[in-house]
Amino acid sequence: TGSSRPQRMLKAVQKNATKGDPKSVISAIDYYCRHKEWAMNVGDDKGLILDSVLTEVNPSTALELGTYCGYSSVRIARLLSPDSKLITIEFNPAFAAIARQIIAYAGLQDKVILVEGASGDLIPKMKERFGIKSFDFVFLDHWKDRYVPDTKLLEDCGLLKKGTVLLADNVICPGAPEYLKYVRNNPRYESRYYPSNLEYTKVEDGLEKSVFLE
Ligand SMILES: O=C(NC/C=C/[C@H]1O[C@@H](Sc2ccncc2)[C@H](O)[C@@H]1O)c1cc([N+](=O)[O-])cc(O)c1O
Ligand SMILES: [Mg+2]
Repeated sequence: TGSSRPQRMLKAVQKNATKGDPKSVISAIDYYCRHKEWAMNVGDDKGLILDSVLTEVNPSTALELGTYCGYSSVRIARLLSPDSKLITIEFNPAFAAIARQIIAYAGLQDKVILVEGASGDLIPKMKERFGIKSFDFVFLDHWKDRYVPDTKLLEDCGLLKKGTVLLADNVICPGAPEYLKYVRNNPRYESRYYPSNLEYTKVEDGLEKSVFLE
């Protein structure tokens, strides 16, 4: 049988990017997905917003829900200070295998802990397994109907602290309406919408940034 889209994305990175150079890995994926084959990476336009929020927060411990091929893992990890870590959770073993290779190609494997499994199962294990007290930054980009339950789970597991920033992808397209309702009418969060466009298209999408207040 033929290759998969993630496998073709990895090939494009190996062909067009420079080993150990995260910026070239990001550009190679963006070029491939814009001109050859669309894929559900956060992309270059929303990626600039992700970069600016990350630079502002400068997290010591970051969490990503939904690794896919590792594009946003590379975007996040490249901006982390030394000794800071990104934990990224991926459900699909085939996607995780590609992501590990793309993260390693960027030379960021020492900053990224990729955990295979479901966020709902793994979030309650974060403290015991990884010695995490709380997260400074969370990027939500997995199944859109998991945004609310996993946010509540992070709260209940005491993994959010005053000032923790949640940044959610796709709140317009494909959309996460329940999540917007949950964080926008909630006294425990200060939310702001960053308008942009769906990766590699002119369709409207954006990121919702929510600061945990309690
Ligand atoms: O569906 C989208 N994303 C779902 C992403 C899902 C990713 O997260 C895990 S699921 C999981 C991971 C961890 N824990 C539990 C489940 C999947 O294996 C995939 O790697 C999406 C769709 C579009 N679009 O235009 O259609 C655009 C986007 O930017 C998107 O993010
Ligand atoms: Mg997305």
